[in-house]
Amino acid sequence: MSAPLLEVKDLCMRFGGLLAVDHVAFDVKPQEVFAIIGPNGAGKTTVFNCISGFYQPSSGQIALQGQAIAGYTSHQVARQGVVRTFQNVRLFKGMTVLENLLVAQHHQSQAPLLAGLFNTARYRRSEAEKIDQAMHWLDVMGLREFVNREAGNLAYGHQRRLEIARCMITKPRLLMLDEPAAGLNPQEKKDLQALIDQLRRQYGVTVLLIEHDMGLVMGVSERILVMEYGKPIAMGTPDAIRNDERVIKAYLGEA
Ligand SMILES: Nc1ncnc2c1ncn2[C@@H]1O[C@H](COP(=O)(O)OP(=O)(O)OP(=O)(O)O)[C@@H](O)[C@H]1O
Repeated sequence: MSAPLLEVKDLCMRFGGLLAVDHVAFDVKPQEVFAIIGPNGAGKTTVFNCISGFYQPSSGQIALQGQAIAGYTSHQVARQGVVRTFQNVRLFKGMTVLENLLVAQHHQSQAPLLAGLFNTARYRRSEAEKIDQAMHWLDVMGLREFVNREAGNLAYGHQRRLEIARCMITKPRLLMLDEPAAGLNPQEKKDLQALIDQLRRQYGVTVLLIEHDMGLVMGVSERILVMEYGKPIAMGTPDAIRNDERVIKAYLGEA
């Protein structure tokens, strides 16, 4: 069995009197698609915010390939190859689609600053490579025809795909998707499922997913963690989760 890419142990996050994340533990294996589900307010996004450095956890451990990252800032976490999307799409809406993908590669620049100032051959090569990468990801996402469109003018489903492209162009180890199917129509949801599969198989990325759309979760995930009121209540394969009594009760309520 391969060592986990991500390990979360005993994670707690307290907001005043509310224990929003209450001793959550799970691990994600390389190239796995792992989903966190649960009713509204269960603490799923708070777990995401702790892993991605937006919150400093109250206690617990988070490790990426054995390296402790709990307490890192969001920039430090991103530099470790952990990238995420948000429930509400966050793009540079006044920039073009291409510019959004160029900005995302900013930190990967191989050429030093002065090379840019003097427009050296090395700098031009590096810029050309970034454009090639951007075009590659626009092809994967089916967005090439919108390359010069302002990101804010794209259809909502296309904005969501551009956000995923912006993550993938940084060659992440862990891609975290927060409700990627929200606001998508049935065909777009099907396409999203195929895309997540493709990203894992073809690009070897590991995916951590929060999602309310059960069709997508059950279709794409290898394992699922269920949370309720901050606590983990079940973990297992889609089939096991579908038939778990605590999970059914959490979703349907007591009869
Ligand atoms: N910054 C914060 N300050 C205070 N309380 C917070 C904060 N962030 C989240 N909470 C609370 O923590 C609990 C868990 O919220 P969280 O957003 O993690 O749930 P969720 O499972 O992602 O819900 P949803 O599916 O609706 O997005 C909620 O009661 C929420 O109000």
